[in-house]
Amino acid sequence: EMDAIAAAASRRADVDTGICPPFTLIAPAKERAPSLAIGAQDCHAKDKGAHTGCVSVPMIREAGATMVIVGHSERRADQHETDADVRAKAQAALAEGLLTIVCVGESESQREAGDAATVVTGQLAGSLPDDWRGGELTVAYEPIWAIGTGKVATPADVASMHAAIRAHLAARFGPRGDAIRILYGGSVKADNAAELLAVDDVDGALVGGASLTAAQFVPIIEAA
Ligand SMILES: O=C(CO)COP(=O)(O)O
Repeated sequence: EMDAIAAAASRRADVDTGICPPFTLIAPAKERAPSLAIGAQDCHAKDKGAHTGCVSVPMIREAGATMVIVGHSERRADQHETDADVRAKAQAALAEGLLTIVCVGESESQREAGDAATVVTGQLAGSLPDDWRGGELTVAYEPIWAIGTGKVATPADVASMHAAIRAHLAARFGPRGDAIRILYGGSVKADNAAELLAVDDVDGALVGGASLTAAQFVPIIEAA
């Protein structure tokens, strides 16, 4: 699968393609596909110290990662990570020069209550560092109800949320905020990728289930 994904990525050199496997597969993935960007699904905020079982940014870099995902909704839920935790991880990763993808997204009940944009901008306010140098900051909007469910946000919902995220980034960071890439994630598949990626301010996709096989992932690369 990695070979076919790497081949598709090199055919589309104009598209930035990366894979974020579990920690134990970072080094083997980099060895197998040296031309592909490899990332981690999480990192610890501290470079060193007594944190048994945790994996630091220098450790994932040493394994071959040039990117990391922080604040995924599953970590916010399962590991009770707060916005402040996510911000500390993002700061650590950016300081080490990693492309750092900070995830935000509302739950189904928050969307039904009409609070989606407030929740997401609140997460951005708390999870993004106020300043950074080194790595590239990227935001991923992942509505929780769309992750792994096959329920995909409509292009109109994605457009309005990405516009709200862009407005927050531009107001907070100025021209630097305009340049931050905003990814959409949540049931992105070969058959909906082109439509979602065509939405204003959708600068890429964070793909879960459909990244597991080349048959599903390569068409997404090609649709980008
Ligand atoms: O959480 C996701 C990526 O991080 C999205 O997962 P799915 O693409 O399987 O919905």
